Amino acid sequence: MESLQNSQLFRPFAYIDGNWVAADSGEQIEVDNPATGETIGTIPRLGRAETERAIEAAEAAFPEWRALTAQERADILMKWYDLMLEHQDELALIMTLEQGKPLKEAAGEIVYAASFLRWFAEEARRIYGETVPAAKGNQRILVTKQPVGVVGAITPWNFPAAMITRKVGAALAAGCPIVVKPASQTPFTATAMALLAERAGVPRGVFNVVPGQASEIAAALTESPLVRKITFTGSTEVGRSLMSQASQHVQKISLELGGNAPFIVFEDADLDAAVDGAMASKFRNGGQTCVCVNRFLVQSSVVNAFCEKLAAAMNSELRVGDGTQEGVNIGPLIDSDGVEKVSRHIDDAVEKGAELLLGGHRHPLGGNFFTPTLVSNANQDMLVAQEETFGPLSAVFSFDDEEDAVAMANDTPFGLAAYFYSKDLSRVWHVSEALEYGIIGINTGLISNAAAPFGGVKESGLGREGGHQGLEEFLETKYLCIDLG
Ligand SMILES: O=CCCCC(=O)O
Repeated sequence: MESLQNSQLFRPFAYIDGNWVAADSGEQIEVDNPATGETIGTIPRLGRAETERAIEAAEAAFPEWRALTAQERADILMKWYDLMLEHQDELALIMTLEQGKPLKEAAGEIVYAASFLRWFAEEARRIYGETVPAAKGNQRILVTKQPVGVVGAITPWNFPAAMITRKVGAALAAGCPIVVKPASQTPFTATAMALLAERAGVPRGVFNVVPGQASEIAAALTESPLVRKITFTGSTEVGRSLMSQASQHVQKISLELGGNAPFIVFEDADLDAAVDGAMASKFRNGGQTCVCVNRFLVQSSVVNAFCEKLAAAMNSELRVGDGTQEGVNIGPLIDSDGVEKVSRHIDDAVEKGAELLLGGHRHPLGGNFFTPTLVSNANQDMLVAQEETFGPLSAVFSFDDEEDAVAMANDTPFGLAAYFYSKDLSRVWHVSEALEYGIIGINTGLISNAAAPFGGVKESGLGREGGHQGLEEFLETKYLCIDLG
C-alpha cells in the first residue's frame, strides 16, 4: 500500500500563526483509510483554547494582510496555485488515502481546488467601489468595499481541497485572514495545502488550520467577537445550529448545505446525452457530493428506455475498488454510517414498491464498499425522495407532463442543484425559471466551475461561493458621505 508517511507534504499537526503545533491536551484523532480501515496517521484534536489562539493570530495578522495591494495578495495566491499544480499527484494521493475517492478523481479535485485560487487572485484586483449621484449639490456619495475581518471556516470531508480553497481563496483575496477547521476524516489534505500556502508566502496568522473537536471549535469561532464571518459547507442540521450560534455577535454567514437534486429527463431529450450526464453527476465521488443526482425524474414515455441505457452504462462503466488501484472509478463510502444509509434507502424503496434493476447490496469487497444500484418505480413516499442518499443509488421516478415534473422536483425543503435534459428552447426557459434551486444544469450533469456562483436556496443554504459573488461574501460595503462645505 502507498504510504502517507513517505509524502513530503504529510503534516500531522495543526497550523496556527505559522507554527506546526500539537493539541494542548496532547490528544490525537486517528485518521482511517476508508478503503482498508487502516489508520493512516493521527492529527491533533484541538479544542477551544487553541482555536482562540488561532483567532487572535488571525486578528493580529489582519492589518498587514489587508494593507497589501490587491496585486500583492493576488501574486501570493497565484504562487499557491502554481504549487498546488506542481504537487498535484502528491496531494491527490493524500486525498485518496484519507477520503477514498479514486486517484484520477482526486487529481481532478486538486486542479478544481487550485482553480479557485487563480480565480480569486484575478478577482482581487476587481474589488471596485462606486460613486452615486448625491441628493445635495455640495455632497458626494462614495461606496467602498473593505474586508469583513477574521473568518472562521468549517469544511467537509467529501471535497477536502476544493471546499477549502473556495473559501480561503475568496477570504484572502478580499484581505481577510482565516481559521479553517477541516473535517476530522480528511485533515491531511488541509495541512498539506497549508504547507504549500506557507511556501507561497502566505504570512503567518493569515491562514490557520485547526483540526479537532467540532463543537468546541465551532463554539470558539461563533463566540468570538473578533470573528466577523462564518462560512460552512456540510449538513443542513449543523448549518442551522451554526446560524443560530452566529447570531450572538451577528456574524456574517454563508452556508452551503444539503441538497436533494432532481435530474429531469423530458421525452424530447437526447437520451444518450442524458445518460452520460446522469453518470457524471450521480457517480461523482461515489455519489457523495451535495450536487449529485438524488432523484431521476423521467417522462413516462421514455422511462423504460432511459432505465435500460442507464443500467447498461452502470454495468459497463463503473468499477468499484480501492481508489489507489488503476481503473477504479468508484471508491468506498466514507464510513459505515454512509453504507448503512444507502442500504436503508434501498430497503425502504423496495419495501414501498420500487423495482430493483441493478445491485441492491454491499459490494463483495466488504467494508465501506457498496455496489452501484438502480431502482425504478420510485415514489415520493420513499426515503430516497426525501433525504440525500449520499451514495451510489440511482432511483428513477416517472412523471406525465412538465407541470408534474416541476412539482415533483420542487417538492422538497432543499434547493441546491437541479438538472434537466430537453431540446425545446421554450421549455428550457420555463423549467429553469420554475425550478426552486440555486444551480440548474441544462443538458449537462456537471455544473461546478470557479467562475460560477455556487449555492442553494431554501434549506440548502445562504450565500454563494465562487464567481465574483463569492468574493462579495467576504467584503463589507461602506458608504462615505462627503460634504464639500
Ligand atoms: O458537497 C458539496 C461539495 C461541492 C462540490 C462542487 O463544488 O461541485
